[in-house]
Amino acid sequence: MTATIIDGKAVARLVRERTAREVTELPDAPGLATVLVGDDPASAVYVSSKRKHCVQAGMRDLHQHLPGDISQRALATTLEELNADPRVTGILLQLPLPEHLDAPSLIARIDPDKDVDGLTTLSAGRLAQGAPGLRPCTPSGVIELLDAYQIPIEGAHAVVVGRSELVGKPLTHLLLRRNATVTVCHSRTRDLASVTRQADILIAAAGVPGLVGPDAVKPGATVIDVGIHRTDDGLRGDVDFATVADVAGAITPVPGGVGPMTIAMLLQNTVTAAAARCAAGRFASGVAS
Ligand SMILES: Nc1nc(=O)c2c([nH]1)NC[C@@H]1CN(c3ccc(C(=O)N[C@@H](CCC(=O)O)C(=O)O)cc3)C=[N+]21
Repeated sequence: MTATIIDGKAVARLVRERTAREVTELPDAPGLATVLVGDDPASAVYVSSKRKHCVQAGMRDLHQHLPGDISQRALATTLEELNADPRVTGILLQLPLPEHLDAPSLIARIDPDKDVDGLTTLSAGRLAQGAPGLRPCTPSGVIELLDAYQIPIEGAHAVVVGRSELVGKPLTHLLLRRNATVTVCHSRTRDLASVTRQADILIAAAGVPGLVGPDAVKPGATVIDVGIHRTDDGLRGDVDFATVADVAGAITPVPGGVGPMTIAMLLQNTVTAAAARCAAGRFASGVAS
């Protein structure tokens, strides 16, 4: 293996330490409201990890665990209450939701200034137009990783495989802002490998286990694996790590790559949201208008 292993756990730790320092500079502790609906085991694990790191960073854990059969209306009401609660600076509605609920219309209820997942339409529009706002956590974690390893983005050809609202699209905008030349591939792309082989920075975010093999990678390229799949052999990504690591110049592992960054950036967003509230004169104590 020749590639540098990009250590997401280590970079995430640095981001969390930075975030914890920023918390101490605020007049009041930010509060993160994680909203978990039902008892999906994977979601429960992710949410408990978010809550643990939230407390470790000196923020308030304002978790809400709601029954899996909650109505659309009741969940919407809960979100409105969190919007109105001055202690809550960030709201994270854990996805996926149970099937009877309509996720997009619920996400639309979240106050964009508390949208620490960066998933509301306003946050997406702000990102697309380069206006200040909260950015989705996984894409900003990818940028943070590239920066931590001093991988040049400006002028590089970045190929994003996947066009999801959660990762592919926002990451495309973040890379464009940093002056990359960006190509977006998806399930209808013809001869995917011929496109991905042009990438200086290859981002695999298609949700297909092992999609990217060694033939799809230019020697020396940086490969970022956003995929996460639970298999009988443990966690796997969209990249066939064992073979691609012989071709790539740098590569993220799964686990220990992008995953830990997602949580670190959530905490960072919660501080960013709190600082913006503070600058707007709306302190968590609710005394200022
Ligand atoms: N509203 C919402 N926002 C999210 O950001 C969100 C979500 N819903 N639903 C689920 C996905 C998934 N996600 C991950 C977070 C951390 C790891 C992570 O820490 N992964 C570890 C391994 C942890 C494990 O063992 O599963 C790693 O890759 O090293 C992975 C995936 C956030 N998501």
